[in-house]
Amino acid sequence: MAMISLQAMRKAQRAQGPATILSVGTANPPNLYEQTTYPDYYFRVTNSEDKQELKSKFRRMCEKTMVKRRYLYLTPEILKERPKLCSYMEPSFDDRQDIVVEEIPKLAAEAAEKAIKEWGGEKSAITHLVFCSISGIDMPGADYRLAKLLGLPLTVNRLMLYSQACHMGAAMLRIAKDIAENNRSARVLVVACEITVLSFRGPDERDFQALAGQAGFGDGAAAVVVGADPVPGVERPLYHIMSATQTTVPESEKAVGGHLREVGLTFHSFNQLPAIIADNVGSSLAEAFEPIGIKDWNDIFWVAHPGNWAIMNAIETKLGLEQSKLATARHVFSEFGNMQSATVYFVMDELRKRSAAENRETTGDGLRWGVLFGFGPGISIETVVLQSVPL
Ligand SMILES: CC(C)(COP(=O)(O)OP(=O)(O)OC[C@H]1O[C@@H](n2cnc3c(N)ncnc32)[C@H](O)[C@@H]1OP(=O)(O)O)[C@@H](O)C(=O)NCCC(=O)NCCSC(=O)CC(=O)O
Repeated sequence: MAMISLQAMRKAQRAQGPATILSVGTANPPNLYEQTTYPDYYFRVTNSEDKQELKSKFRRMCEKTMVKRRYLYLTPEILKERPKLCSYMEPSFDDRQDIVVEEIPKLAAEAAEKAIKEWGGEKSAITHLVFCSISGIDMPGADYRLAKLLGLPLTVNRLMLYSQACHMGAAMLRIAKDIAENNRSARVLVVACEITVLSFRGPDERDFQALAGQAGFGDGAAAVVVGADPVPGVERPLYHIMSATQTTVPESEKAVGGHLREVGLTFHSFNQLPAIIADNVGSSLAEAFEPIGIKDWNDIFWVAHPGNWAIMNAIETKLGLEQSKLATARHVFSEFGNMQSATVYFVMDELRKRSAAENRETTGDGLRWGVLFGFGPGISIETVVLQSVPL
């Protein structure tokens, strides 16, 4: 009997071309909160009207974020039913968990349905599901619930990533690239969903970090479909994923992070966070673009996770970027706030829509090569090199 060689078998199992992003979908909860009126709302619903001085400080912080509006799952009605969420530090984990276990898969499904629709394939052709959320730890997990809500085949290969943060949008592209390129015909549904129900809490004058979180984070979900060797005329590529790497900045684990406790999720970040990130992105860029021969970071398009305004200012200054480079990231941040892992896909969605609306030659603002950056606890820096496609 003729035996197929190991090499031929491996070749047959693998894709030929690079992993490619084939669609993007986004979703937000229906409740829109304007940043100008948010301090009044926040101090009212948390029964903190007696803290007028702190409210004035929170107003200044809200202005400083440069966020204009955010979508948030929580409403006064929900908070009335679950008053522990409005306290500063009451044990409230069960109340929070009741919400996120149900709601994370639902919002994720909304974004995923949009991504699947744009992709145009059958749900039965989705071979892998990679899903990340800070919230919703449960067994079976949010990935199982999402697969059920979407009606994905029971053979779908699921991977659930809980309790990570902002860098995961980029990190999941790294994971999806490995899956798509190593499994011929794989179609990977990648989903990020973040709602701030674990970290919402009332104000306390001694806790600036908690207050800063209330000012800057927003709720949103996003999904992309990734696959190699797109079917010509049927699947329409948006970006090719040419490389993807993670690096961890040494001795920086305290710079940004969180702790999941009985009181929900607490967040902290150093004031030096912008400088630490800005000091470290240059070497990641140099390494990633060395094989391509690009050294000027204004020659590429940018899809950056907009952690906060100061982080973007610091990166822009350090690398001498033209203001247009982070304009899309700033736009998304100002319209939605920091939606953690989902944010970078919103930036990608905005960039490809803008490129089309402005009649650019490519999905990358007219440029061929670009970077997608994720930053998160670690400090973890995810550097994804994208190649745009002609429009
Ligand atoms: C709230 C902020 C706008 C504050 O910005 P700045 O610190 O640049 O502004 P600023 O220096 O003018 O300060 C505004 C007010 O806050 C006070 N203030 C600033 N830092 C403080 C600190 N460490 N402790 C106590 N008070 C502080 C100032 O005194 C001032 O008060 P006064 O007005 O009384 O003088 C910002 O921190 C922000 O956008 N936070 C959003 C949440 C966040 O940090 N996200 C990080 C995401 S990291 C990420 O994306 C990765 C990840 O999450 O993994």
